[in-house]
Amino acid sequence: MTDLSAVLEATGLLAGAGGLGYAKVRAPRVYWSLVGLPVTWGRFTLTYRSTMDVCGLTVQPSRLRAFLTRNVARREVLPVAPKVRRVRGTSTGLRVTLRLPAGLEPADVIAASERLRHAWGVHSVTVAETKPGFVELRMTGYDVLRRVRMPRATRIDGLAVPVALREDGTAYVRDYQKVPHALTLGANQSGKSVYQRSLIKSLAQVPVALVGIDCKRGVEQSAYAPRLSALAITPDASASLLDVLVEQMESRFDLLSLHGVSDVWELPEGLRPVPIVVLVDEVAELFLISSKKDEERRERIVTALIRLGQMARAVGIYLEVCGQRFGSELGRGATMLRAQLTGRVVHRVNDKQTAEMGLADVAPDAVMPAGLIPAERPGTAVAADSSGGWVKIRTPRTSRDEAAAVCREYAHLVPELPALDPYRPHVPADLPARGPSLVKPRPVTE
Ligand SMILES: Nc1ncnc2c1ncn2[C@@H]1O[C@H](COP(=O)(O)OP(=O)(O)OP(=O)(O)O)[C@@H](O)[C@H]1O
Repeated sequence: MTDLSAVLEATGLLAGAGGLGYAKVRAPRVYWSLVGLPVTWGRFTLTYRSTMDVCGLTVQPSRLRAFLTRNVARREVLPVAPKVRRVRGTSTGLRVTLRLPAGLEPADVIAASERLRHAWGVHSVTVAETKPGFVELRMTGYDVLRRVRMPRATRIDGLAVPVALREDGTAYVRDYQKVPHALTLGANQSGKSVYQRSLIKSLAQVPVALVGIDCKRGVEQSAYAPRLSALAITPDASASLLDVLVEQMESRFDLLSLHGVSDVWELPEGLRPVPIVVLVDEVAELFLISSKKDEERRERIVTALIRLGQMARAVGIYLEVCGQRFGSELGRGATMLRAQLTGRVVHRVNDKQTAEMGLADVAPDAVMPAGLIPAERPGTAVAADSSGGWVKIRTPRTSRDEAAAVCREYAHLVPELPALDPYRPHVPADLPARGPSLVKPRPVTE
């Protein structure tokens, strides 16, 4: 009898262990919630002080504090570690808010993040400064970019739209009010189109005008026609569409000057023109020319793009440019335009120069990780902006049909913009009426 129960027990244990091993590989989220999270939380709680000590994240107490500890509390005087303000478990990891003592700064914690990762046995530790004197340690229990699932609480907030998952398990958000123009680069099959689809899927639900420029005869963007206010699929059409956008920009500046403000978001709600996002697919098609007679058109296109890049932010016109490479080999004006596109998303690239084109001027530290993105992880990219910070992201796998379905569903949000009507792509007649050409305000948050 005892033998039988021992065998059953052992079999049960083995099955349990096997199940856990299986879950760890096949369902890391479930494994993390059942096993990883309690173990890591326990290890963090038990070893916090000593870990901070060995990782060099403690400071000597002030003289007064040392005096009081020694003479009033009659305790040994120990170095001071950051105070734990909050510990929170998530489905991907553990978040810890720390209050830094005088003498420690966020850069010290960032520098120690690799040591903290080893000490607590987690997949990654990233550090974000949440407010002066406070940092959040974002630990992930497993590689969240292996199979992307956006956090459940992700939502669109005005012109801040979620596009991908960051390696710390939070959503990567494209915020047009913070970073108005962006450039997405990557080699063939690196995941640029999927990134654009994910972006369009989110943008389609926002009251903005979407303008497509896709000189590969619209093979990608024509699927989004129901939600597009304009689509150009040839360089000639792109040149005249960009001229119209520059005219729009100028008339919006007239409106700003009439009301004595410098930004559309300062206009009264009822007068604010709808934001326009211009999505340029494969930008090289606009720059490269095959004969001398195309030169004038190229000049028009490049001038219009540079003017939009330099000034259009203030009037709510934003550029989202995508290409395989974007450097001086595209000719005059390319590097000048690139300098205006301060948001950068670089997917896998074929050579170091492409990573440098995309990242060296805004976040030099991001060049190396961009060059290390493996081919078997399409959709993975390094995102950076002119703040110098960067993060590894991966887009959720999004099919063209999925993005097209969202565009059809939100076709009623295509705003009234008569100047763009000649460029409106053909859409089925049974689609609902258009949305308003003015938008509700969103307080600008810094
Ligand atoms: N996030 C992702 N997860 C899984 N697979 C992805 C992801 N992103 C892209 N892929 C896959 O990688 C392949 C290439 O993606 P995509 O078409 O977006 O690349 P691309 O850079 O636009 O290529 P090209 O320049 O050749 O058009 C596709 O088969 C796509 O399904």
